[in-house]
Amino acid sequence: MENIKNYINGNFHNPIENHWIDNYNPSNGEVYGQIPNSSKEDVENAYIAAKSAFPVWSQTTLEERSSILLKIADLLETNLQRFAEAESKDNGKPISLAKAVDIPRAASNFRFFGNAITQFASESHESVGLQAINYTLRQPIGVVGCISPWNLPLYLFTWKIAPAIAAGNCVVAKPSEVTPMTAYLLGEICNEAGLPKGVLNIVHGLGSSTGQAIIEHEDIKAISFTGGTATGAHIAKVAAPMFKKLSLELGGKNPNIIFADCDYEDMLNTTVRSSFANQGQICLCGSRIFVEASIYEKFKKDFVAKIKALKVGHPSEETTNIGALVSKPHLEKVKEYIEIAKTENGTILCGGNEVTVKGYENGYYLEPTVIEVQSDDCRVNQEEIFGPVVTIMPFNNEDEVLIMANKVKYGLSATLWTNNLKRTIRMSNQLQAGIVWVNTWMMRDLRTPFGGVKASGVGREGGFEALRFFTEAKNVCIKY
Ligand SMILES: NC(=O)C1=CN([C@@H]2O[C@H](COP(=O)(O)OP(=O)(O)OC[C@H]3O[C@@H](n4cnc5c(N)ncnc54)[C@H](O)[C@@H]3O)[C@@H](O)[C@H]2O)C=CC1
Ligand SMILES: O=C(O)/C=C/C=C(\O)C(=O)O
Repeated sequence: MENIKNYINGNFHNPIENHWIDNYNPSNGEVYGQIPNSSKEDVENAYIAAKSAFPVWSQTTLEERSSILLKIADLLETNLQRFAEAESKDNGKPISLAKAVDIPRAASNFRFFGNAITQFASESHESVGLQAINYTLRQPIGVVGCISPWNLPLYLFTWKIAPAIAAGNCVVAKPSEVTPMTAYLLGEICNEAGLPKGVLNIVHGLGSSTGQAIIEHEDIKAISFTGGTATGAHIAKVAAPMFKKLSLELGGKNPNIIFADCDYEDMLNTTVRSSFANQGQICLCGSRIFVEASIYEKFKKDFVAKIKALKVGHPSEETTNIGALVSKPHLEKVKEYIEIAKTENGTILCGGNEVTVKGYENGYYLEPTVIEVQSDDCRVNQEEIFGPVVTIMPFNNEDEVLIMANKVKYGLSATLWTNNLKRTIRMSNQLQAGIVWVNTWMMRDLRTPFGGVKASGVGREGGFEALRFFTEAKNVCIKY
Protein backbone atom coordinates (compact mmCIF):
# COMPACT_ATOMS: atom_id res chain seq x y z
CA MET A 1 0.00 0.00 0.00
CA GLU A 2 1.26 3.48 -0.87
CA ASN A 3 -0.03 5.66 1.95
CA ILE A 4 0.53 9.38 1.90
CA LYS A 5 0.79 12.03 4.58
CA ASN A 6 0.25 15.74 5.02
CA TYR A 7 3.27 17.99 4.49
CA ILE A 8 3.24 20.60 7.22
CA ASN A 9 6.16 22.78 8.28
CA GLY A 10 8.54 20.68 6.19
CA ASN A 11 7.56 17.40 7.89
CA PHE A 12 5.20 14.57 7.01
CA HIS A 13 2.25 13.97 9.36
CA ASN A 14 -0.71 11.63 9.72
CA PRO A 15 -4.08 13.39 10.05
CA ILE A 16 -4.87 14.30 13.66
CA GLU A 17 -8.25 12.52 13.70
CA ASN A 18 -6.78 9.51 11.91
CA HIS A 19 -9.42 9.60 9.16
CA TRP A 20 -8.34 8.10 5.85
CA ILE A 21 -9.70 7.81 2.32
CA ASP A 22 -8.98 5.01 -0.17
CA ASN A 23 -6.88 5.97 -3.16
CA TYR A 24 -7.81 4.12 -6.36
CA ASN A 25 -5.74 3.14 -9.36
CA PRO A 26 -8.12 3.89 -12.28
CA SER A 27 -6.33 1.50 -14.62
CA ASN A 28 -7.42 -1.57 -12.61
CA GLY A 29 -10.02 -0.25 -10.17
CA GLU A 30 -7.96 -1.34 -7.15
CA VAL A 31 -7.28 0.57 -3.95
CA TYR A 32 -3.52 1.05 -3.82
CA GLY A 33 -3.13 3.35 -0.88
CA GLN A 34 -4.76 5.65 1.61
CA ILE A 35 -4.72 9.39 1.98
CA PRO A 36 -5.55 11.59 4.99
CA ASN A 37 -9.00 13.12 5.19
CA SER A 38 -7.67 16.13 7.05
CA SER A 39 -9.78 18.02 9.55
CA LYS A 40 -10.01 21.68 10.54
CA GLU A 41 -7.21 21.04 13.07
CA ASP A 42 -4.83 19.81 10.36
CA VAL A 43 -5.64 22.86 8.26
CA GLU A 44 -5.07 25.05 11.31
CA ASN A 45 -1.65 23.47 11.85
CA ALA A 46 -0.81 24.10 8.22
CA TYR A 47 -1.98 27.69 8.60
CA ILE A 48 0.13 28.22 11.75
CA ALA A 49 3.23 26.87 9.97
CA ALA A 50 2.57 29.16 7.01
CA LYS A 51 1.95 32.17 9.21
CA SER A 52 5.21 31.58 11.13
CA ALA A 53 7.21 31.26 7.90
CA PHE A 54 5.75 34.39 6.33
CA PRO A 55 7.77 37.18 8.02
CA VAL A 56 11.08 35.69 6.83
CA TRP A 57 9.92 34.36 3.45
CA SER A 58 8.24 37.61 2.46
CA GLN A 59 11.56 39.41 3.11
CA THR A 60 13.74 36.86 1.34
CA THR A 61 15.49 38.43 -1.63
CA LEU A 62 14.03 37.82 -5.07
CA GLU A 63 17.27 36.14 -6.14
CA GLU A 64 17.07 33.69 -3.27
CA ARG A 65 13.39 32.88 -3.89
CA SER A 66 14.14 32.52 -7.55
CA SER A 67 17.04 30.13 -7.02
CA ILE A 68 14.91 27.84 -4.82
CA LEU A 69 12.12 27.74 -7.41
CA LEU A 70 14.62 26.95 -10.15
CA LYS A 71 16.07 24.17 -8.00
CA ILE A 72 12.59 22.65 -7.56
CA ALA A 73 12.17 22.77 -11.35
CA ASP A 74 15.52 21.01 -11.85
CA LEU A 75 14.66 18.33 -9.30
CA LEU A 76 11.30 17.65 -10.94
CA GLU A 77 13.12 17.13 -14.22
CA THR A 78 15.67 14.84 -12.58
CA ASN A 79 12.77 12.81 -11.16
CA LEU A 80 10.70 12.88 -14.37
CA GLN A 81 10.25 9.13 -14.69
CA ARG A 82 9.23 8.62 -11.06
CA PHE A 83 6.74 11.50 -11.13
CA ALA A 84 5.30 10.49 -14.50
CA GLU A 85 4.75 6.92 -13.30
CA ALA A 86 3.07 8.18 -10.13
CA GLU A 87 0.83 10.60 -12.07
CA SER A 88 -0.19 7.95 -14.55
CA LYS A 89 -1.00 5.41 -11.84
CA ASP A 90 -3.00 7.91 -9.78
CA ASN A 91 -4.94 9.49 -12.65
CA GLY A 92 -5.19 6.83 -15.38
CA LYS A 93 -3.57 9.04 -18.03
CA PRO A 94 -1.09 7.50 -20.49
CA ILE A 95 2.41 7.58 -19.07
CA SER A 96 3.59 9.04 -22.39
CA LEU A 97 1.38 12.07 -21.72
CA ALA A 98 2.53 12.47 -18.12
CA LYS A 99 6.14 12.29 -19.32
CA ALA A 100 5.71 14.68 -22.24
CA VAL A 101 3.24 17.17 -20.77
CA ASP A 102 2.25 16.98 -17.10
CA ILE A 103 5.58 16.73 -15.33
CA PRO A 104 7.60 18.93 -17.73
CA ARG A 105 4.91 21.61 -17.38
CA ALA A 106 5.05 21.36 -13.56
CA ALA A 107 8.81 21.97 -13.81
CA SER A 108 8.17 24.85 -16.24
CA ASN A 109 5.71 26.41 -13.81
CA PHE A 110 8.43 26.66 -11.14
CA ARG A 111 11.09 27.77 -13.63
CA PHE A 112 8.80 30.34 -15.23
CA PHE A 113 7.74 31.99 -11.96
CA GLY A 114 11.27 31.67 -10.54
CA ASN A 115 12.39 33.85 -13.42
CA ALA A 116 9.27 36.04 -13.64
CA ILE A 117 9.56 37.27 -10.06
CA THR A 118 12.96 38.78 -10.85
CA GLN A 119 11.30 40.83 -13.61
CA PHE A 120 8.11 41.81 -11.75
CA ALA A 121 7.91 45.55 -11.25
CA SER A 122 5.31 48.01 -10.05
CA GLU A 123 4.34 51.43 -11.31
CA SER A 124 5.01 54.98 -10.29
CA HIS A 125 2.96 58.07 -11.20
CA GLU A 126 4.21 61.60 -11.06
CA SER A 127 1.34 63.95 -10.10
CA VAL A 128 2.44 66.76 -12.38
CA GLY A 129 1.69 70.24 -11.04
CA LEU A 130 0.89 68.93 -7.54
CA GLN A 131 4.49 68.34 -6.51
CA ALA A 132 3.84 64.76 -5.57
CA ILE A 133 5.01 61.38 -6.65
CA ASN A 134 3.19 58.08 -6.23
CA TYR A 135 4.78 54.71 -6.16
CA THR A 136 2.91 51.46 -5.87
CA LEU A 137 4.12 48.59 -3.74
CA ARG A 138 3.17 45.03 -4.63
CA GLN A 139 3.26 43.25 -1.29
CA PRO A 140 2.59 39.56 -0.69
CA ILE A 141 -0.84 38.85 0.80
CA GLY A 142 0.24 36.54 3.64
CA VAL A 143 -1.15 33.02 3.83
CA VAL A 144 -3.03 31.95 0.70
CA GLY A 145 -4.99 28.82 -0.23
CA CYS A 146 -4.49 26.83 -3.43
CA ILE A 147 -7.03 24.15 -4.35
CA SER A 148 -6.61 22.06 -7.48
CA PRO A 149 -8.47 19.35 -9.44
CA TRP A 150 -7.71 15.81 -10.61
CA ASN A 151 -7.39 16.18 -14.36
CA LEU A 152 -3.87 17.66 -14.57
CA PRO A 153 -2.83 17.02 -10.99
CA LEU A 154 0.74 18.29 -10.56
CA TYR A 155 0.50 20.61 -13.58
CA LEU A 156 -2.36 22.65 -12.08
CA PHE A 157 -1.26 22.32 -8.44
CA THR A 158 2.11 23.92 -9.27
CA TRP A 159 0.52 26.49 -11.61
CA LYS A 160 -0.90 28.03 -8.43
CA ILE A 161 1.79 27.29 -5.86
CA ALA A 162 4.73 28.57 -7.91
CA PRO A 163 3.45 32.16 -8.39
CA ALA A 164 2.10 32.25 -4.82
CA ILE A 165 5.47 31.50 -3.22
CA ALA A 166 7.45 33.43 -5.84
CA ALA A 167 5.48 36.52 -4.80
CA GLY A 168 6.46 36.00 -1.16
CA ASN A 169 3.33 34.31 0.22
CA CYS A 170 3.14 31.17 2.29
CA VAL A 171 0.68 28.54 1.16
CA VAL A 172 -1.85 26.05 2.45
CA ALA A 173 -2.55 23.84 -0.55
CA LYS A 174 -4.92 20.97 -1.22
CA PRO A 175 -4.69 18.74 -4.28
CA SER A 176 -7.70 16.72 -5.38
CA GLU A 177 -8.42 13.77 -3.11
CA VAL A 178 -8.80 11.72 -6.31
CA THR A 179 -5.17 12.32 -7.42
CA PRO A 180 -3.01 13.28 -4.43
CA MET A 181 0.17 11.32 -5.13
CA THR A 182 2.42 13.73 -7.03
CA ALA A 183 1.52 16.59 -4.67
CA TYR A 184 2.71 14.33 -1.84
CA LEU A 185 5.98 13.62 -3.66
CA LEU A 186 6.46 17.34 -4.27
CA GLY A 187 6.98 17.85 -0.51
CA GLU A 188 10.18 15.78 -0.64
CA ILE A 189 11.44 17.80 -3.60
CA CYS A 190 10.74 21.09 -1.82
CA ASN A 191 12.78 19.97 1.19
CA GLU A 192 15.64 18.86 -1.04
CA ALA A 193 15.57 22.20 -2.87
CA GLY A 194 15.89 24.07 0.42
CA LEU A 195 12.43 25.64 0.53
CA PRO A 196 12.19 26.93 4.11
CA LYS A 197 9.84 25.03 6.42
CA GLY A 198 6.25 26.28 6.39
CA VAL A 199 6.42 28.19 3.09
CA LEU A 200 4.42 25.42 1.42
CA ASN A 201 2.05 23.19 3.38
CA ILE A 202 0.05 20.43 1.70
CA VAL A 203 -3.06 19.03 3.35
CA HIS A 204 -4.95 16.16 1.80
CA GLY A 205 -8.64 15.33 2.03
CA LEU A 206 -12.13 15.72 0.73
CA GLY A 207 -13.41 19.03 -0.60
CA SER A 208 -16.28 18.99 1.89
CA SER A 209 -13.96 18.67 4.91
CA THR A 210 -10.38 19.77 4.17
CA GLY A 211 -11.22 22.10 1.28
CA GLN A 212 -14.09 23.62 3.22
CA ALA A 213 -11.79 24.29 6.21
CA ILE A 214 -9.39 26.18 3.93
CA ILE A 215 -12.03 28.38 2.31
CA GLU A 216 -13.70 29.09 5.68
CA HIS A 217 -10.43 30.07 7.37
CA GLU A 218 -10.71 33.75 8.30
CA ASP A 219 -6.98 34.40 7.92
CA ILE A 220 -6.36 32.66 4.62
CA LYS A 221 -6.80 35.81 2.61
CA ALA A 222 -6.85 34.57 -0.97
CA ILE A 223 -8.04 31.41 -2.68
CA SER A 224 -6.85 30.22 -6.05
CA PHE A 225 -9.11 27.43 -7.26
CA THR A 226 -9.45 25.28 -10.37
CA GLY A 227 -12.31 22.80 -10.64
CA GLY A 228 -16.01 22.45 -11.32
CA THR A 229 -18.29 25.46 -11.76
CA ALA A 230 -20.64 24.38 -8.93
CA THR A 231 -17.69 24.18 -6.51
CA GLY A 232 -16.45 27.56 -7.71
CA ALA A 233 -19.87 29.11 -7.01
CA HIS A 234 -19.85 27.58 -3.53
CA ILE A 235 -16.36 28.92 -2.80
CA ALA A 236 -17.39 32.39 -3.96
CA LYS A 237 -20.38 32.32 -1.60
CA VAL A 238 -18.30 31.27 1.41
CA ALA A 239 -15.42 33.63 0.67
CA ALA A 240 -17.38 36.78 -0.20
CA PRO A 241 -18.38 37.84 3.35
CA MET A 242 -14.70 37.55 4.37
CA PHE A 243 -13.61 39.66 1.36
CA LYS A 244 -11.06 37.09 0.24
CA LYS A 245 -9.32 37.59 -3.06
CA LEU A 246 -10.52 34.90 -5.48
CA SER A 247 -9.20 33.39 -8.66
CA LEU A 248 -11.64 30.80 -10.01
CA GLU A 249 -10.78 28.75 -13.08
CA LEU A 250 -13.85 26.66 -13.79
CA GLY A 251 -15.46 24.49 -16.44
CA GLY A 252 -15.74 24.86 -20.18
CA LYS A 253 -17.83 23.73 -23.13
CA ASN A 254 -15.53 25.03 -25.79
CA PRO A 255 -16.40 25.43 -29.47
CA ASN A 256 -14.03 24.14 -32.14
CA ILE A 257 -15.07 26.02 -35.29
CA ILE A 258 -13.82 24.67 -38.60
CA PHE A 259 -14.09 26.65 -41.83
CA ALA A 260 -13.57 25.09 -45.25
CA ASP A 261 -10.56 27.32 -45.98
CA CYS A 262 -8.42 25.88 -43.15
CA ASP A 263 -5.27 23.77 -43.52
CA TYR A 264 -7.22 20.55 -43.49
CA GLU A 265 -4.65 17.97 -42.35
CA ASP A 266 -3.31 20.18 -39.57
CA MET A 267 -6.87 20.88 -38.43
CA LEU A 268 -7.80 17.19 -38.50
CA ASN A 269 -4.79 16.00 -36.48
CA THR A 270 -5.11 18.82 -33.95
CA THR A 271 -8.85 18.24 -33.60
CA VAL A 272 -8.17 14.62 -32.60
CA ARG A 273 -5.96 15.98 -29.81
CA SER A 274 -8.22 18.85 -28.79
CA SER A 275 -11.12 16.38 -28.50
CA PHE A 276 -9.51 13.47 -26.68
CA ALA A 277 -6.20 14.45 -25.07
CA ASN A 278 -6.14 13.29 -21.45
CA GLN A 279 -9.33 11.29 -22.14
CA GLY A 280 -11.07 14.61 -22.89
CA GLN A 281 -10.58 15.63 -19.27
CA ILE A 282 -9.13 19.10 -19.87
CA CYS A 283 -11.25 22.17 -19.35
CA LEU A 284 -9.87 23.50 -22.68
CA CYS A 285 -10.91 20.54 -24.84
CA GLY A 286 -12.96 21.52 -27.87
CA SER A 287 -15.99 19.43 -27.01
CA ARG A 288 -18.40 21.10 -29.48
CA ILE A 289 -17.17 20.77 -33.05
CA PHE A 290 -18.87 22.98 -35.64
CA VAL A 291 -17.93 22.30 -39.28
CA GLU A 292 -18.74 24.43 -42.32
CA ALA A 293 -21.39 22.58 -44.33
CA SER A 294 -19.32 22.31 -47.54
CA ILE A 295 -16.72 20.06 -45.84
CA TYR A 296 -18.94 18.49 -43.20
CA GLU A 297 -19.37 15.03 -44.77
CA LYS A 298 -15.67 14.75 -45.62
CA PHE A 299 -14.66 15.84 -42.11
CA LYS A 300 -17.12 13.43 -40.52
CA LYS A 301 -15.68 10.49 -42.45
CA ASP A 302 -12.02 11.40 -41.89
CA PHE A 303 -12.44 12.32 -38.23
CA VAL A 304 -14.34 9.18 -37.31
CA ALA A 305 -11.73 7.05 -39.11
CA LYS A 306 -8.96 8.67 -37.06
CA ILE A 307 -10.84 8.28 -33.80
CA LYS A 308 -11.55 4.61 -34.48
CA ALA A 309 -7.80 4.10 -34.89
CA LEU A 310 -6.98 5.44 -31.42
CA LYS A 311 -5.85 2.79 -28.99
CA VAL A 312 -7.63 2.59 -25.66
CA GLY A 313 -5.30 0.75 -23.34
CA HIS A 314 -3.36 0.47 -20.13
CA PRO A 315 -1.73 3.81 -19.26
CA SER A 316 1.72 2.26 -18.83
CA GLU A 317 1.88 1.09 -22.46
CA GLU A 318 3.71 3.61 -24.62
CA THR A 319 1.34 2.92 -27.54
CA THR A 320 -1.80 3.82 -25.58
CA ASN A 321 -3.60 6.94 -26.83
CA ILE A 322 -6.55 6.88 -24.44
CA GLY A 323 -5.99 5.67 -20.87
CA ALA A 324 -8.50 5.20 -18.08
CA LEU A 325 -10.96 7.81 -16.85
CA VAL A 326 -10.10 9.15 -13.43
CA SER A 327 -12.72 7.36 -11.30
CA LYS A 328 -15.70 5.04 -11.37
CA PRO A 329 -18.20 7.84 -10.52
CA HIS A 330 -16.75 9.97 -13.31
CA LEU A 331 -16.99 7.08 -15.79
CA GLU A 332 -20.64 6.64 -14.80
CA LYS A 333 -21.31 10.37 -15.28
CA VAL A 334 -19.81 10.35 -18.77
CA LYS A 335 -21.73 7.18 -19.74
CA GLU A 336 -24.94 8.82 -18.56
CA TYR A 337 -24.38 11.66 -21.05
CA ILE A 338 -24.00 9.14 -23.87
CA GLU A 339 -27.42 7.75 -22.91
CA ILE A 340 -28.84 11.28 -22.77
CA ALA A 341 -27.53 11.89 -26.30
CA LYS A 342 -29.50 8.90 -27.56
CA THR A 343 -32.73 10.27 -26.06
CA GLU A 344 -32.00 13.60 -27.78
CA ASN A 345 -31.79 11.98 -31.24
CA GLY A 346 -28.01 12.20 -31.27
CA THR A 347 -26.28 9.70 -33.55
CA ILE A 348 -23.28 7.90 -32.05
CA LEU A 349 -20.85 7.93 -34.99
CA CYS A 350 -18.22 5.98 -33.08
CA GLY A 351 -17.51 4.84 -29.54
CA GLY A 352 -20.07 5.00 -26.79
CA ASN A 353 -19.05 1.79 -25.01
CA GLU A 354 -16.91 0.79 -22.09
CA VAL A 355 -13.70 -1.01 -23.03
CA THR A 356 -12.41 -4.11 -21.29
CA VAL A 357 -8.62 -4.05 -21.26
CA LYS A 358 -7.18 -7.56 -20.91
CA GLY A 359 -5.67 -8.07 -17.49
CA TYR A 360 -7.24 -4.85 -16.17
CA GLU A 361 -10.94 -5.75 -16.45
CA ASN A 362 -12.00 -3.47 -13.57
CA GLY A 363 -10.35 -0.34 -14.97
CA TYR A 364 -12.40 2.68 -16.05
CA TYR A 365 -11.99 2.61 -19.83
CA LEU A 366 -14.34 4.19 -22.35
CA GLU A 367 -14.18 4.41 -26.14
CA PRO A 368 -13.62 7.89 -27.57
CA THR A 369 -17.09 8.91 -28.63
CA VAL A 370 -18.28 11.17 -31.44
CA ILE A 371 -21.93 12.20 -31.42
CA GLU A 372 -23.65 13.92 -34.32
CA VAL A 373 -26.24 16.23 -32.83
CA GLN A 374 -29.33 17.70 -34.46
CA SER A 375 -29.31 20.96 -32.57
CA ASP A 376 -26.88 23.05 -30.57
CA ASP A 377 -29.45 23.31 -27.76
CA CYS A 378 -29.37 19.69 -26.64
CA ARG A 379 -27.95 18.83 -23.22
CA VAL A 380 -24.84 17.07 -24.54
CA ASN A 381 -24.04 20.27 -26.39
CA GLN A 382 -24.69 22.54 -23.44
CA GLU A 383 -23.43 20.73 -20.32
CA GLU A 384 -19.82 19.99 -19.43
CA ILE A 385 -19.19 16.26 -19.83
CA PHE A 386 -15.43 16.42 -19.19
CA GLY A 387 -14.66 13.08 -20.79
CA PRO A 388 -13.89 11.44 -24.15
CA VAL A 389 -17.08 12.67 -25.81
CA VAL A 390 -17.46 15.32 -28.51
CA THR A 391 -20.41 16.50 -30.55
CA ILE A 392 -20.30 17.50 -34.20
CA MET A 393 -22.75 19.45 -36.35
CA PRO A 394 -22.60 21.53 -39.55
CA PHE A 395 -23.04 25.29 -39.91
CA ASN A 396 -23.81 27.48 -42.92
CA ASN A 397 -22.17 30.81 -42.22
CA GLU A 398 -20.14 32.89 -39.81
CA ASP A 399 -23.10 34.59 -38.13
CA GLU A 400 -24.87 31.35 -37.46
CA VAL A 401 -21.84 29.60 -35.93
CA LEU A 402 -21.00 32.61 -33.78
CA ILE A 403 -24.45 32.52 -32.22
CA MET A 404 -24.17 28.79 -31.53
CA ALA A 405 -20.62 29.10 -30.20
CA ASN A 406 -21.65 31.75 -27.68
CA LYS A 407 -24.96 30.15 -26.70
CA VAL A 408 -23.65 28.24 -23.65
CA LYS A 409 -23.22 29.32 -20.06
CA TYR A 410 -19.45 28.76 -20.27
CA GLY A 411 -16.78 30.94 -21.84
CA LEU A 412 -13.33 29.46 -21.35
CA SER A 413 -11.68 28.87 -24.72
CA ALA A 414 -12.54 28.66 -28.41
CA THR A 415 -10.65 27.28 -31.37
CA LEU A 416 -10.99 28.67 -34.86
CA TRP A 417 -9.72 27.03 -38.06
CA THR A 418 -9.52 29.41 -41.00
CA ASN A 419 -7.00 31.19 -43.22
CA ASN A 420 -9.17 34.25 -43.65
CA LEU A 421 -7.54 37.08 -41.69
CA LYS A 422 -10.52 39.42 -41.54
CA ARG A 423 -12.78 36.62 -40.38
CA THR A 424 -10.20 35.63 -37.76
CA ILE A 425 -10.21 39.12 -36.29
CA ARG A 426 -13.99 39.55 -36.53
CA MET A 427 -14.69 36.25 -34.83
CA SER A 428 -11.95 36.52 -32.20
CA ASN A 429 -13.42 39.87 -31.18
CA GLN A 430 -16.88 38.41 -30.76
CA LEU A 431 -16.29 34.96 -29.30
CA GLN A 432 -17.24 34.92 -25.62
CA ALA A 433 -14.12 33.26 -24.28
CA GLY A 434 -11.03 34.12 -22.27
CA ILE A 435 -8.76 32.33 -24.75
CA VAL A 436 -9.05 32.03 -28.54
CA TRP A 437 -6.74 29.71 -30.44
CA VAL A 438 -6.55 30.20 -34.20
CA ASN A 439 -5.18 27.30 -36.27
CA THR A 440 -3.78 25.65 -33.14
CA TRP A 441 -4.93 24.34 -29.79
CA MET A 442 -3.48 24.53 -26.29
CA MET A 443 -0.36 26.28 -27.42
CA ARG A 444 0.72 27.79 -24.13
CA ASP A 445 2.98 30.77 -23.53
CA LEU A 446 3.08 31.07 -19.75
CA ARG A 447 3.28 34.87 -19.93
CA THR A 448 -0.25 35.15 -21.35
CA PRO A 449 -3.45 35.71 -19.31
CA PHE A 450 -5.29 32.45 -18.71
CA GLY A 451 -8.91 32.14 -17.57
CA GLY A 452 -12.52 32.36 -18.60
CA VAL A 453 -15.64 34.49 -18.75
CA LYS A 454 -19.25 33.71 -17.77
CA ALA A 455 -19.53 30.43 -15.80
CA SER A 456 -15.91 29.58 -16.66
CA GLY A 457 -14.58 31.72 -13.89
CA VAL A 458 -13.26 34.93 -12.48
CA GLY A 459 -9.75 36.34 -12.74
CA ARG A 460 -6.73 35.41 -14.81
CA GLU A 461 -3.76 33.19 -14.09
CA GLY A 462 -0.42 33.22 -15.88
CA GLY A 463 2.50 35.62 -16.14
CA PHE A 464 2.31 38.89 -14.25
CA GLU A 465 -1.47 38.43 -13.89
CA ALA A 466 -0.77 35.64 -11.39
CA LEU A 467 1.85 37.70 -9.56
CA ARG A 468 -0.63 40.59 -9.36
CA PHE A 469 -3.28 38.23 -7.97
CA PHE A 470 -0.92 36.98 -5.28
CA THR A 471 0.07 40.50 -4.18
CA GLU A 472 -1.76 43.51 -2.77
CA ALA A 473 -1.17 46.85 -4.41
CA LYS A 474 -0.42 49.63 -1.96
CA ASN A 475 -0.02 53.14 -3.31
CA VAL A 476 2.32 55.56 -1.51
CA CYS A 477 1.84 59.26 -2.33
CA ILE A 478 4.69 61.63 -1.33
CA LYS A 479 4.38 65.38 -1.58
CA TYR A 480 7.69 67.12 -2.07
N1 LIG B 1 -10.31 21.96 -14.57
C1 LIG B 1 -11.61 21.93 -14.61
O1 LIG B 1 -12.22 22.75 -15.20
C2 LIG B 1 -12.28 20.85 -13.91
C3 LIG B 1 -13.63 20.69 -14.04
N2 LIG B 1 -14.24 19.70 -13.37
C4 LIG B 1 -15.68 19.56 -13.57
O2 LIG B 1 -16.30 19.45 -12.32
C5 LIG B 1 -17.00 18.23 -12.24
C6 LIG B 1 -16.91 17.73 -10.83
O3 LIG B 1 -15.61 17.25 -10.57
P1 LIG B 1 -15.05 17.25 -9.10
O4 LIG B 1 -13.92 16.34 -8.95
O5 LIG B 1 -16.20 16.97 -8.20
O6 LIG B 1 -14.49 18.73 -9.00
P2 LIG B 1 -14.47 19.67 -7.78
O7 LIG B 1 -14.70 21.03 -8.24
O8 LIG B 1 -15.34 19.12 -6.71
O9 LIG B 1 -12.96 19.49 -7.27
C7 LIG B 1 -11.90 20.36 -7.48
C8 LIG B 1 -11.17 20.62 -6.17
O10 LIG B 1 -12.02 21.33 -5.29
C9 LIG B 1 -12.08 20.68 -4.03
N3 LIG B 1 -13.35 20.98 -3.39
C10 LIG B 1 -14.55 20.38 -3.57
N4 LIG B 1 -15.48 20.92 -2.76
C11 LIG B 1 -14.86 21.90 -2.06
C12 LIG B 1 -15.28 22.81 -1.06
N5 LIG B 1 -16.53 22.82 -0.58
N6 LIG B 1 -14.39 23.69 -0.57
C13 LIG B 1 -13.12 23.70 -1.03
N7 LIG B 1 -12.66 22.83 -1.94
C14 LIG B 1 -13.51 21.95 -2.47
C15 LIG B 1 -11.85 19.22 -4.37
O11 LIG B 1 -11.49 18.48 -3.24
C16 LIG B 1 -10.77 19.35 -5.41
O12 LIG B 1 -9.53 19.53 -4.78
C17 LIG B 1 -16.33 17.34 -13.28
O13 LIG B 1 -17.15 16.32 -13.72
C18 LIG B 1 -16.03 18.33 -14.35
O14 LIG B 1 -17.16 18.55 -15.12
C19 LIG B 1 -13.55 18.88 -12.54
C20 LIG B 1 -12.21 18.99 -12.37
C21 LIG B 1 -11.47 19.97 -13.09
O1 LIG C 1 -2.37 25.22 -19.48
C1 LIG C 1 -2.92 25.63 -18.46
O2 LIG C 1 -2.43 26.52 -17.81
C2 LIG C 1 -4.16 25.03 -17.99
C3 LIG C 1 -4.71 23.99 -18.54
C4 LIG C 1 -5.90 23.30 -18.15
C5 LIG C 1 -6.75 23.56 -17.16
O3 LIG C 1 -6.69 24.64 -16.43
C6 LIG C 1 -7.85 22.62 -16.77
O4 LIG C 1 -8.06 21.63 -17.46
O5 LIG C 1 -8.48 22.89 -15.75
